[in-house]
Parts: sequence; C-alpha cells; structure tokens
Amino acid sequence: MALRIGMIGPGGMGQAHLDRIRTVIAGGEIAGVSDIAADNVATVSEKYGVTGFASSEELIASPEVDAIMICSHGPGHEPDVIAAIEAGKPVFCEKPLTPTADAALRIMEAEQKAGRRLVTVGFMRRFDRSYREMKALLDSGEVGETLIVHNRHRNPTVPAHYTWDMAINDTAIHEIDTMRWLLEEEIVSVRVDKPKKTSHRFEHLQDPLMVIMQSESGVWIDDEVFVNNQHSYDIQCEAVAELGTIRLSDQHAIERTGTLGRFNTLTMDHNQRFYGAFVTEVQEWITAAARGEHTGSTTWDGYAAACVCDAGVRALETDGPVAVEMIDKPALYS
Ligand SMILES: NC(=O)c1ccc[n+]([C@@H]2O[C@H](COP(=O)([O-])OP(=O)(O)OC[C@H]3O[C@@H](n4cnc5c(N)ncnc54)[C@H](O)[C@@H]3O)[C@@H](O)[C@H]2O)c1
Ligand SMILES: O[C@H]1[C@H](O)[C@@H](O)[C@H](O)[C@@H](O)[C@H]1O
Repeated sequence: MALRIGMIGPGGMGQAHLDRIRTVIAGGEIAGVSDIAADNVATVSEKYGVTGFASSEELIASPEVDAIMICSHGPGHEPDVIAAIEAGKPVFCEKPLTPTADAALRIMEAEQKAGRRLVTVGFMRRFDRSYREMKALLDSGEVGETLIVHNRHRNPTVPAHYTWDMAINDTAIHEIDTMRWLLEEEIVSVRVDKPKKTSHRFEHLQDPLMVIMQSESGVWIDDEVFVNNQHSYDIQCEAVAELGTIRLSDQHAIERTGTLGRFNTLTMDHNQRFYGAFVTEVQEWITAAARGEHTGSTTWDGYAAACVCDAGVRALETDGPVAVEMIDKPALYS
C-alpha cells in the first residue's frame, strides 16, 4: 500500500514536492493538505483532488494519514514537528528544521522521549550528484586534507517576507549543513563581513554578505550570500585540498554556440538547479518511512545547523567571530 502523506503548508516548495510525488516518485500518495491560509487549502485540495484539513492538528491526527511533510515557513515548523512525533508518525520537514537552536532542542527532546528517529530534515544538497562526487573524491584521500572551502549562494531575488536574519537561517543554512556533511565535523565559529550593499531591493537587508566559518580541525570556509543578484540561482563550491582543488562545474546540461557567442542557460531557482536532488531525497524518505525506517538528515543535523545559524545571526549584529555553542550529541543520533 502507498504511504499516505499529509502535507502542511503546500506553497511553492510543497507543491513542487506534491508534483513529483504524483509523477516521478514511487510508493507515496497525497492524502490531504492543511495550511494557515484557508484559501490555499481550498485551491490545493481541489487542484490535487485530496482532502483539505481545517488545521495541522487535524491532519496529523487523521487515521487516513501515515506520514507528514511540513513545507510551511521555518518559524512555524516546531509545533507541527512535535505533534507528528507525539503521534508516532514519520515527518519530513523542509529546511530549516527551526530557525533557532532552542526550538530545535525542544524537537530533539520530544524525539528522544519517543525513543526513535522520526524526523528527516530537507537538506537536499546531500543528494545532489555533483556535491556527492566532490565528497567521494575528498573521502578517497586522493587530494589529501581539505584546507579551505569557498561557497557562493546567489538568488535572483527573495520575497518581501524575507527578514534580515534569513540570509543566515534560511539561505546560508544550506552551506552550513553541506559543510558539516562534506567535512564530517562541526563548525565552531562564525564571522559575518558586510560588503557594500546592493541598491536593488529591500533596505532592511544586508545584501550581499560574506559568512566566514571555521571547522573544528581549522578548515576555513567562506560563503558569499547574495540573494538579490537580479540574474540567476547560482550555487558554487570549491574545496581546496593539499594536493588539488575540486569545484562544482557550472550546472548546465548543454552549451550553445552561435553568432552571439558561446553560452549556456542559467538556472533561476532551486527547483531547476536541484531537481534531481529533490527527487532522490523525497523518494528515499518515502521508501524508508513506508518500511518504518529513518533516512536522511536527523534532528541533530537540524539542531547543529541552527546552532551555527544562531552564532551567524549574532555575528551579523556585531563585528568579529562568534563561537558556536551546542550540547553534546545525544545517544539517539550517534
Ligand atoms: N530546499 C530548498 O531549496 C527550499 C526551497 C524553497 C523553500 N524551502 C523551504 O520550504 C519552506 C516553504 O517555503 P516556500 O518557498 O514554499 O514558501 P511559500 O510561501 O511558497 O509557502 C509556504 C506555505 O506555508 C503556509 N504557512 C505559513 N506558515 C504556516 C503555518 N504556521 N502553518 C501552516 N501553513 C503555514 C503559507 O500559507 C504557504 O502556503 C521553508 O521552510 C523554506 O525554507 C526550501
Ligand atoms: O528558502 C529558499 C531556498 O532554500 C533556496 O534554495 C535558497 O536559495 C533561498 O535563499 C532560500 O530563501
């Protein structure tokens, strides 16, 4: 029987997941949706021909729902993740698990009380083919120790509800998680440098900014976060190791040559750039959840990333590096 999935917050990201579950992913079906916006429940339940629930509580409690996907905005995730854990249902929560570490800690406490891993965090870059090839090469030892990693995270633009701290806890969080996964160690300090501001969009944002991090072993990591570049969704990563550098290539399938020159099409959003990663991530979650198993990033990963974000948000308000504070890893996540 297909895993019956209830989705909370089927907006842009959620509907992209719904579409792939309906078309390219096996083993899951949409049982129903809920949203803080009643009109969105009506629209989406009609579009997909599924039950519209009046609240996330009703959706989570429904006997027609086996597993939960949470695609609402980050600050709203905590109560729904905890309710899903308390109902004993596997839950896939889009990143960030929570924007702050204290909220993630409460989720971790609820999961430890339940005694099993129920939460998967949607850090989809771990499933991207190019990042995986980079990690495999670094893990092979062929290029020696990693010394420096350069990242660039550029978006064409962000929505009006994007607050100043989201540059860290909604955008840079991708690199924060990817660096923890790639290097297999924690990030211990964060500094944020503030270059000249773009005049395009939103006075309240410090955009672009440079996030400078250090890992436990001393790997130096930089991340240019520029969320209103006006032209493309441009994700770059280069690892500098003792015996070579490894860089993600430009993410285009073809290169066109003609009278105007040689060029390739730019990706414009996460769905274009990480389509394959999203499919693999959600497929693996559905397969595991249907078997009663856990897969993907854990609540610990969501918590650890949030701890780095807390330090990053503090660093955004000050000068100089801020130390990352986190508890010891609980046994459930070892
Ligand atoms: N992995 C990625 O690359 C990626 C890309 C985009 C978004 N996201 C994440 O997905 C989530 C949603 O982002 P989006 O771009 O789809 O936003 P969106 O605004 O398009 O959709 C969010 C939906 O959630 C609803 N919502 C908001 N708060 C809610 C709450 N407390 N309870 C129930 N519903 C609520 C909104 O009404 C809306 O329908 C965020 O956590 C975001 O960080 C991840
Ligand atoms: O929520 C989105 C999403 O995670 C995108 O992948 C990222 O590029 C954006 O900066 C962020 O706001």
